[in-house]
Amino acid sequence: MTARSDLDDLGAEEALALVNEGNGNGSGTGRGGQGLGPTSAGSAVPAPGGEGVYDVDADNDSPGTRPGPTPAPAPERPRATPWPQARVIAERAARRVPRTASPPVSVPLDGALGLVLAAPLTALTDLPSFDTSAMDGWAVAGPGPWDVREAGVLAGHAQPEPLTDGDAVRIATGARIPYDTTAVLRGEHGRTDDKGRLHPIREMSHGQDIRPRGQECRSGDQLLPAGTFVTPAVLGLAAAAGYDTLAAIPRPRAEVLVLGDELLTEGLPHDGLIRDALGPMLPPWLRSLGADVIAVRRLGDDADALYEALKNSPAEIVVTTGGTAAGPVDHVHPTLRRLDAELLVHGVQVRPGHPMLLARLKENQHLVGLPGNPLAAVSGLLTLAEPLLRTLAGRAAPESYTLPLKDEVHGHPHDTRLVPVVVRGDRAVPLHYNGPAMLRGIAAAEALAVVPPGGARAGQELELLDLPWAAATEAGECFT
Ligand SMILES: Nc1nc2c(c(=O)[nH]1)N[C@H]1C(S)=C(S)[C@@H](COP(=O)(O)OP(=O)(O)OC[C@H]3O[C@@H](n4cnc5c(N)ncnc54)[C@H](O)[C@@H]3O)O[C@H]1N2
Ligand code: MOO
Repeated sequence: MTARSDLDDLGAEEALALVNEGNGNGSGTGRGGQGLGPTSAGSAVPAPGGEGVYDVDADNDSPGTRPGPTPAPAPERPRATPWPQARVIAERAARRVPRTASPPVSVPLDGALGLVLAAPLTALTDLPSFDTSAMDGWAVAGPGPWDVREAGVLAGHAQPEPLTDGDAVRIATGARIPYDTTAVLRGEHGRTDDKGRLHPIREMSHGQDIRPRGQECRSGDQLLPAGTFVTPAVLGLAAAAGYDTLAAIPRPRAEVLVLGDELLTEGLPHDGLIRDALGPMLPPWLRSLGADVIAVRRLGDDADALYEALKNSPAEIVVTTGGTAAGPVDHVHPTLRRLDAELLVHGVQVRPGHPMLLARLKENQHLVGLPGNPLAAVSGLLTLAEPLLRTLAGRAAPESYTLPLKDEVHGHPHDTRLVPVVVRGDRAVPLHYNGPAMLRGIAAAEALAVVPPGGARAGQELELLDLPWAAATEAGECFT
């Protein structure tokens, strides 16, 4: 049996895309030119760097109907945005949302995992808050041998009696140190003679195994800056430092609208109907990116239902799936025009996923339109939803990193490709089954490799985008 090549897995859609490219339909949205056109507010401004807007008039107002002696040339539609720039535009869109739109919230510790601190974590107490024993053994005063007192000292008890020189008292790890203790002798380092006197069997130093009050921090010290991602360890530190609640940046609310009459929510595909793969996949993925997913709604191919859903959504980010292209039931663009939305990204020079889009619905509300092909939807999720959500949630951008490719990867002539890979040793191994409609590759993957136009040869260093399940800090949060 012949091994399948990466190229084999491009599939018919990709091949078609390459043909379209040759027909001057390179962006797949059929849009060329630099994106000049009226904004939603109606002023004619250039759309820098592909931050294009709807050409509302261009669609409705043919040159022949314009007054004047010479017909104006047909206005050009916005060009698909280069992949790196699309990510920058999405991040910038989130930065433009006024901070007052989502003020910090006070969250009980058990609800704060995965959020970002809105204020520095300042110690509310000294840590430790009293001199404490680091070991089970004896608190001793002065050089041995020592007379051992009868009553011991346990953790959680009130201040014990002070010691006098030559005295020792049994003490537990975490118990308060009696005044005038000079050291703690570990249980395994002491021996009691037949007169009941305690002897050290090891050399010991002054202050040994005593944790002095304030060793880790003093009340008022800054333990962590604002902007810190709340991990399980941060929760532990916050509790130790006296916190019951944390001031955090709220998770942006996300609503998922799954479009398509052909989608089934259970059972086997039949009669041209297929299973909805995105309804189950997107909510946990969006959560891992920082969102609070408030609803997943299946709207079919109903333009009015989409219009109403977008008009009334309380979410800060609405994610639609499917309907981004120009087919008869592709309602996303017409509905955005109906809503007078501002289109920030209209197609991206990336495969799969080039019809993806980003629009501003309101000052504090964006729409990410994911293409219906499932791997294309993943591409849109990581290209547009990730920077948008990450920035709204106050999270830092992940450090970008590169690895050499194990095998050559075929490229698109002009567009970036995102290709599922696993990391084996210090190499990224491209996976097969990476066609736009396939999830088989990504389901086995650890990252997506960013393949530049023209492809990449074996050994070439490529940027990798980690998938959420590859990042240990997020995995616990993401999939619980
Ligand atoms: N004439 C052209 N047609 C298409 C182009 C093009 O450039 N010119 N681009 C193709 C590409 S590439 C993509 S991607 C899709 C994007 O289309 P839509 O976003 O409008 O998506 P749909 O048409 O609704 O669906 C596409 C495909 O995906 C399946 N699908 C949709 N939703 C789901 C879901 N939730 N779970 C599983 N599968 C889903 C749907 O049944 C279709 O097979 O447009 C191409 N066409
Ligand atoms: O190439 Mo499409 O965007 O199927 O993914």
